[in-house]
Parts: sequence; C-alpha cells; structure tokens
Amino acid sequence: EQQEKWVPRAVNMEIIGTYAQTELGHGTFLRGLETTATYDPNTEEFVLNSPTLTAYKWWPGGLAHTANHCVVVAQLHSKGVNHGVHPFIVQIRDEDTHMPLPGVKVGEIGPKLSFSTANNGFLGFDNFRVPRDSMLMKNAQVLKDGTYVKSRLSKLTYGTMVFIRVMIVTDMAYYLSVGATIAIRYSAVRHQSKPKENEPEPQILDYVTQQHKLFIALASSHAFRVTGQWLWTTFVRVNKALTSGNADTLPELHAVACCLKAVTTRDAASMVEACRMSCGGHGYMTSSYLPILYGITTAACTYEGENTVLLLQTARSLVKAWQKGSKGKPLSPTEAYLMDKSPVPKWENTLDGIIAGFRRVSAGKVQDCVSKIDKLVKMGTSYEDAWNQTSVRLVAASEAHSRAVILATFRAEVSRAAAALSPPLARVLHQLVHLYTVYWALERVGDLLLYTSIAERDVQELQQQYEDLLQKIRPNTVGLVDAFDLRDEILNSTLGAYDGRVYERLMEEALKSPLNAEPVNQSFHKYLKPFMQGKL
Ligand SMILES: CC(C)(COP(=O)(O)OP(=O)(O)OC[C@H]1O[C@@H](n2cnc3c(N)ncnc32)[C@H](O)[C@@H]1OP(=O)(O)O)[C@@H](O)C(=O)NCCC(=O)NCCSC(=O)/C=C/CCCCCCCCCCCCC(=O)O
Ligand SMILES: Cc1cc2nc3c(=O)[nH]c(=O)nc-3n(C[C@H](O)[C@H](O)[C@H](O)COP(=O)(O)OP(=O)(O)OC[C@H]3O[C@@H](n4cnc5c(N)ncnc54)[C@H](O)[C@@H]3O)c2cc1C
Repeated sequence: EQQEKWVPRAVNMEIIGTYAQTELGHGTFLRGLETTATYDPNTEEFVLNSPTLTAYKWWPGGLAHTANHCVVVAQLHSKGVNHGVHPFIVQIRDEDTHMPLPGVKVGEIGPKLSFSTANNGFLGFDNFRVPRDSMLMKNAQVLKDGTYVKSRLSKLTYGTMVFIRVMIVTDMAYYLSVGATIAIRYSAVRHQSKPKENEPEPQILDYVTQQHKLFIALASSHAFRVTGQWLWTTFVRVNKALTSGNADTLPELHAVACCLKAVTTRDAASMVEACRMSCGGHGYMTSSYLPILYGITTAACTYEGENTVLLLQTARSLVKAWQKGSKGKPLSPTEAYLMDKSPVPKWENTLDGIIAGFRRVSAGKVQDCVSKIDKLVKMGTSYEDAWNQTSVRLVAASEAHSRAVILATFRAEVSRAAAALSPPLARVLHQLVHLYTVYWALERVGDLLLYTSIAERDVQELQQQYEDLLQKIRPNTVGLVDAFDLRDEILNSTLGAYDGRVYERLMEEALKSPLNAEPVNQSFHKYLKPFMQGKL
C-alpha cells in the first residue's frame, strides 16, 4: 500500500528524494542517532524533532536544494518506549514553490574534496508533524493506538545499506575502467626521455614501471566487475529467501558485502591515484578528469559504511565462524575454508596454489585473532577491550578473506566464461586473471611466508612470472581499454580522448579559462602594480 502511494510519484519525478540517515554527531553508530520520531495517538501523527545540533542530518546527497522528500532514519518513540531507529518518508519542501516546509531547516553543508556536482545538505526538524503512514512499515509497524509491532528481524532496517554496498563493488569496476582508459591511452600518446640516444623518445607505456602502475588497475576493473556480478546474484538469492521469511543467509551476505565494499573502494581509490600520478603534471589537471575521479573513488571509502568499520563487521563474522566451526557446526559457503585443518600443502606457484594460500592466510589470521582475544579475556580483559586491542589484526584478517573471495571468484568466472570465447580473447582474459593473482601474492608475500610453505625461490619465480605477464599484456593494452567502449563525452578527459589529440585538447581547455579573457588581468592594476610601486 505504501509502495503504491510513493513509488509511482518517485518514478515520475514528482518526488525527488535522498537518504537522510547520517547526522552531524553520528554516521557509523546508527543506534546513537538522535533525531526522534514520537508517535501522537491523538492525531495519529509522528512528531519529528532534532533535539540537539548534533542531531541535524548532515551529508545526504541532494538534500540542500534538490530533494523535496527524504527517507529520514530516526529513533521511534511510542507509548513512552524507544524502539530504536526506523525509516520514515518525509516531505521537506513544498512541491510547487520548493520552499522548506514550516518546522524544517535545510541547507548546503559547503565545499567538499570532490563531488562538486552534488549538493550535500543538512536538515533539522522543529517538532515537525507527519502522518502515521510516513513510517515505512514493511518490517515494523505502529498501529493507530500507538502499539508497536516489531520486525521479525531488527537488522532488516539496515537492508538499504547492504543493497548499496553490493552495488558499490560494480561501481568501482566502472571507475577503474575510466581511470585505466585515460592513463593507458595517455601513456600510448606521451613520449618521454631517451634511454637509447640513437632512437626517438619512446612511449611511456613501454616503461615497465608504467606498466606496473597501470595494468593492475585494468585487471582490477575486470576482477571487480566479475565479483560484483557474483555478489549481485548472491544478493538477489538472499533477498528472495528473505521475502519468504528465511533470513538464514543474510548474515553471510552482510559480511561479504562489507569486506568487498571496503577492499574494492580502497583499491579503486589508490589505483586511480596511481593512474593520476602516472600521467605526470597533466594528470594533475582537472581537465584530465583524474583528480575528479580520485575524489569520487576516495569518497566511497567513507560513504555507505566507513571501510574500517565494515572490515570489522566482517571480522566479527569470521571470528564467530571460527568459534562455530571449532564446535563442529557447519559454516557458510564463503567461510567454510576456515575449517580446513589439513596440513599446509607444498607451495605451488599456480593460480590454485595462490588462492589456497590466501585462504590459509585468512584462516591463520582469524585463528591468531581468536587466540589473542581468548588470552586477553583469560587475563581479565573485557571482551570489548580485547576486541579493540586485536582490531588491527582483525582488519587484516578481513582483508585477507576479501582478497581470497575476489581471487577465487575472478578465476572461476573467467574460466567458466572462457569456453564461449575465442581462444585469443580467452588467452588475454586469463593473462589478466594471472596478473591480478600474482600481483597480490607479491603484495602480500609477508603473509604468505608466515602462513604457507612458500619459499624464497617461489617468490623469485613469482616476480619473474609477473614481469613476463606485463610484457605479454603490453601489446593488447590499448585494445583492452578501447574494449571498455567509453565515449569521449563520458570520459570527459583531455588525456583519454579516443583521437589521442592530447596537447591540442589541453590547450583548447586552457584557453577556456576566464583568466585568459584579457592579456592583462585586473589583478595587475589592483595589486601587483601598487605593490611594485611600494604603495601596498
Ligand atoms: C553495523 C553497524 C556498524 C553497527 O550496527 P549495530 O546495530 O551496532 O550492530 P552490531 O552490534 O555491530 O551488530 C549486531 C548484529 O547485526 C548484524 N548486522 C549489522 N548490520 C547488518 C546489516 N546491514 N545486515 C544484516 N545484519 C547486520 C551484525 O552482523 C551483528 O550480527 P551478530 O550479532 O554478530 O549475529 C551499523 O551502525 C552500520 O551499518 N553503520 C554504518 C552506517 C552506514 O553505512 N551509513 C551509510 C549512510 S548512507 C550513505 O552513506 C549514502 C551514500 C550515498 C553516496 C552516493 C554516491 C553516488 C555515487 C554516484 C557518483 C556519480 C559520479 C559522477 C560525478 C561527476 O562525474 O561529476
Ligand atoms: C561523499 C559522501 C556522501 C554521503 N552521502 C550520504 C547520504 O546520502 N546519506 C547519508 O545518510 N550519509 C551520507 N554520507 C555520510 C556517510 O555515510 C558517513 O560519513 C559514514 O557513514 C561515516 O560516518 P562518520 O562520517 O560519522 O565517520 P565516523 O564513524 O565518525 O568515523 C571516523 C573514524 O572513526 C572510526 N570508527 C568509528 N567507529 C569505529 C569502530 N566501531 N571501530 C573502529 N573505528 C571506528 C572510523 O573507522 C573512522 O576512521 C556521505 C558521506 C560522504 C563522504
């Protein structure tokens, strides 16, 4: 009924909304949100109120000047009892005049690192009344007399965030494809230095260090697209089960969505920055789009769940799984490897060997965390303090788990798809899987040395494998980014345009600057000349 009321109006843009959960004082700790929604049975209304400055909603995208409605997350009070945070759909502006409604204080939060195209806003309520059906009642309800009917699973309130985290993994695949396209095309056009005096300046794409900076971004885009597809399929399956009242698989989805969102956003931000730096000074130009792209990807490390907090959520699940498995209870498919108690096998420099190695690292780290926590608790430390003292290791265990999931999924999905591809295309995609897997083995070689039987000669061989792969992928690099098929209008980049006219585009953009409107800028007469004449 509520969906019939609100969804059609949102679809036809009568309602422009945003998600108003975060407050000045709380973004992570949702149970600490201060906005209140108090039910008045006499008028069958909720009274929304921001009791403190820190209760003001702060950050929601489009809230400042675009949205006329929003989903407000508030502490629900009825019959004198606080039932915790619940979502409410609330009109905040007049649909004709767009003026804020009486009792609503709304505005712009100010300049940000990037995302200048979004008007993120603040929102405060002064005993603002909304009808009872403003409470989104899919999970929990408040009856006309104020009786609270609780949800069969309180965490369903957090469901929106799981959905967005699932989507973010695929978003990161897209952003990495943009960064890789811009940087690799530029690296094919840019010639620099003379390693061989009697030869012309080479393409910077032929420097192996440049390949090391860029090819992992290209491979990660494919790894995250494939993993994002797998995660979406998992989300759809869990959601279908939830609809029929079965919440058994929700904890696994929450845990894997948390660590994949955290790891893919962190990787995307750092690899986009590497793309920016690999383009030298021109990568620092706004017209390259790389600084904007960095601003977008680094924001994703914070929004929809700050990365450390989410990695600790996954760690909570891994520790619980270890404790469950140690009692012989079955574990979820993504965590089942934790109970592999077989002897550490002889190391193999193969994809399967490396994937198995990362699972050993994750299981070993989880076991070390459980041992440390148990030891601290036995010494009289509270569980919460023991958790906090172990939290750096817990984050590392969560990252290792996430990497094992990505490596295994990327390999399995490409192997499955390869049968339907032409042999040359299958070969190139396998090279990207191989590069991605060996890259991360070398990045985490310390962990592999701690938890597997990898030896020094294996590491030397992996380094050589990696350098051979850079050489094999080089001839197809431009073709691989062209295959992302990103139009120039979408790339929005002087460095990444398909025609490669980098220098002409840089100059064209420079000449658009208002500072080039006249040969002598007024600042000369107002400041420089008086200063030079000793008059300032
Ligand atoms: C989970 C918390 C951290 C803690 O919650 P809490 O209630 O305290 O729970 P715990 O005690 O930790 O755990 C209790 C149990 O609950 C389980 N649990 C927790 N969460 C979930 C869940 N979601 N689902 C299922 N189960 C859950 C947990 O496992 C425990 O179980 P058990 O007891 O162990 O069995 C919680 O506080 C939390 O989630 N905090 C994070 C808050 C958050 O995520 N906020 C997000 C706000 S919304 C937001 O940020 C929106 C952002 C939108 C950005 C949009 C960007 C636009 C992208 C497009 C860009 C376009 C670019 C173009 C630009 C250009 O070119 O110009
Ligand atoms: C670009 C952008 C868009 C956004 N859009 C929206 C939106 O549309 N709607 C919305 O509601 N919100 C939005 N947000 C807000 C976003 O969801 C919050 O910023 C995010 O949830 C982090 O919360 P916080 O800012 O309070 O940081 P905090 O939680 O205060 O984090 C600060 C530091 O404390 C650490 N920390 C916090 N809790 C713990 C813990 N338990 N254990 C260990 N460390 C901890 C964190 O790791 C972090 O290092 C947006 C934010 C950004 C940057």
